[in-house]
Amino acid sequence: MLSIRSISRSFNGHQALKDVTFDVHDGLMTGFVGANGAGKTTAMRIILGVLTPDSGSVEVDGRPVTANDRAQFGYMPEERGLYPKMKVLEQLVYLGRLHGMTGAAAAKRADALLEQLGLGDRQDDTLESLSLGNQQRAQIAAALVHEPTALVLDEPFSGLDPMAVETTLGVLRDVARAGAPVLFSSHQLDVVERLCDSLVILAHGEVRAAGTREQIRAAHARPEWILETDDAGFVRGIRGIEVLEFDGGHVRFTAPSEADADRVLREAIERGFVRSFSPAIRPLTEIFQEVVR
Ligand SMILES: Nc1ncnc2c1ncn2[C@@H]1O[C@H](COP(=O)(O)OP(=O)(O)OP(=O)(O)O)[C@@H](O)[C@H]1O
Repeated sequence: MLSIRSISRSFNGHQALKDVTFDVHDGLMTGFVGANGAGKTTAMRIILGVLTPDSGSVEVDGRPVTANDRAQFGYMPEERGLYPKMKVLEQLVYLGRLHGMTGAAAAKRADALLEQLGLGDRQDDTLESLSLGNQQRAQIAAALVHEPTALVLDEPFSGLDPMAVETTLGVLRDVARAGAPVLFSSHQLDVVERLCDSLVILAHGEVRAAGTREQIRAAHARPEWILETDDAGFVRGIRGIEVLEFDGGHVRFTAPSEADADRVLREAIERGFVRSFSPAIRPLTEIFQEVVR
């Protein structure tokens, strides 16, 4: 387990991280979300030892992280880090060897990763000759080639098409399944909602929410329903009902009790055809907006 303990860090008097504490559990994909400038990259750099904190510590399995631990981490930095003019496979093997792998082991792993990430036929092309999305896949392969004990990825899904997101997700899940903690930042909340097991929400340098998706949902839960009918406009006029989403025949609303929700259903039936009526789960995007406010 990777633990970030009470980390604070300022740049020229501006506090980028304020007493930040969270855990990245082994075997779980932890999504790290927050608006621009929230402090995600700063926290990731501190985990990797690229930046030092003003106070606080990074721990691995309850003890202070060492240079040796960090050498075994996989990191995809915001500024990326591969050589544009070097061939893809060649650089992955080079990186693997820097991490102490034999040339043969590095080549085998790199080959398998590139195949998995859909770059099997581009191994001998230079990085700069690839499309941006494919360069991104190569960067992900670079973070994984040495079979890292922990994985920290800054925006790994940005610029990837939906198919590539799925492929990359499969590869990252394999790393998590092998027991490593995986932390990835993302602005794509829909992607995070689907992909992560656990979540850390940062705003203005502070952790505003952390836990599994279910824990965060439960902490911000409220009873909601979705009604699909011919014309759902009447729901907006019912006292005590708050409409959260409305589009013609579709309405998502919150009500103080089940009895109030039943009133909505009864009125819908009286007015005409009801396609469906069911409890709804609050989207993470809404919880996010609420906690970062
Ligand atoms: N090297 C630096 N020098 C000065 N200020 C910095 C430096 N690095 C980060 N900051 C500041 O710290 C704050 C947090 O930045 P950080 O890059 O960590 O945020 P972020 O959540 O990763 O944002 P984004 O989603 O835009 O990448 C910002 O106000 C930023 O300007």
